[in-house]
Amino acid sequence: MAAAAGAFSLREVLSAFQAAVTERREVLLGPYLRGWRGLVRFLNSLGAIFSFISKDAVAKIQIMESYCGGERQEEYRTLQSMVAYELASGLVDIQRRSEHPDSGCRTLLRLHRALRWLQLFLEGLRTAQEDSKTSTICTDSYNASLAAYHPWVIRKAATVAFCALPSRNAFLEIMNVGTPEEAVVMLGDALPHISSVYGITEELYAQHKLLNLP
Ligand SMILES: CCCCCCCCCCCCC/C=C/[C@@H](O)[C@H](COP(=O)(O)O)NC(=O)CCCCCCCCCCCCCCC
Repeated sequence: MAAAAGAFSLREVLSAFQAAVTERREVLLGPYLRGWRGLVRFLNSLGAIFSFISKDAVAKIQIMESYCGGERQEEYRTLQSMVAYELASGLVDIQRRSEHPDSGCRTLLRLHRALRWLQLFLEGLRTAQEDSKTSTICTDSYNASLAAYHPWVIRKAATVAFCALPSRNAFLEIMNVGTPEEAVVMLGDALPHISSVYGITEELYAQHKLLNLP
């Protein structure tokens, strides 16, 4: 059942990640960032308690969009071309943040780490029992991913915000993709593409030793 006409559709958002992977397993930054824009819009609909999260995500998406729409935009068509260009041109701070504090490589890495959280969270939602709590699923996936990169105070603020999340089935309803059963099917369709984007990025960053950029 399609989402109500004109309503915000998470289905389209998640399908952006499918469009991001080319047959040559490149990651197109245009669809990647469109996917993130849609995720942040959904996050904003969950309430102001999450605004400290969406503010940071928007700031990083905007940095990437400025590269993708800037004078060297052809270098930022794909993740692969971005990494090659920034490394070849010495535009990445490898050891500590100095002349290039907001390189595409380090900005994208932060979104990449959050994509791992999303993958775990959506998988948790998909497979959880009906009476599970979204806050528990969210906390568990956060602790298994992003938490490792955040200081104590952010981890505390995040877990407090998660308590505002509704029950698992209520959350599946506000995803506005139909009944909870239809939402579970949609998540099953979307997850392999999110995993594929994550896997390609992780492999590329590992290959170039970029997984710990400051
Ligand atoms: C559904 C509830 C949403 C839970 C979101 C879980 C992620 C929580 C992240 C909390 C960190 C927020 C503050 C950011 C701190 C930054 O220091 C930190 C590091 O960057 P820096 O090195 O430049 O400082 N930033 C980050 O790690 C990037 C965080 C980006 C998080 C984006 C999360 C978007 C979530 C979209 C939710 C959509 C749910 C879809 C469900 C079907």
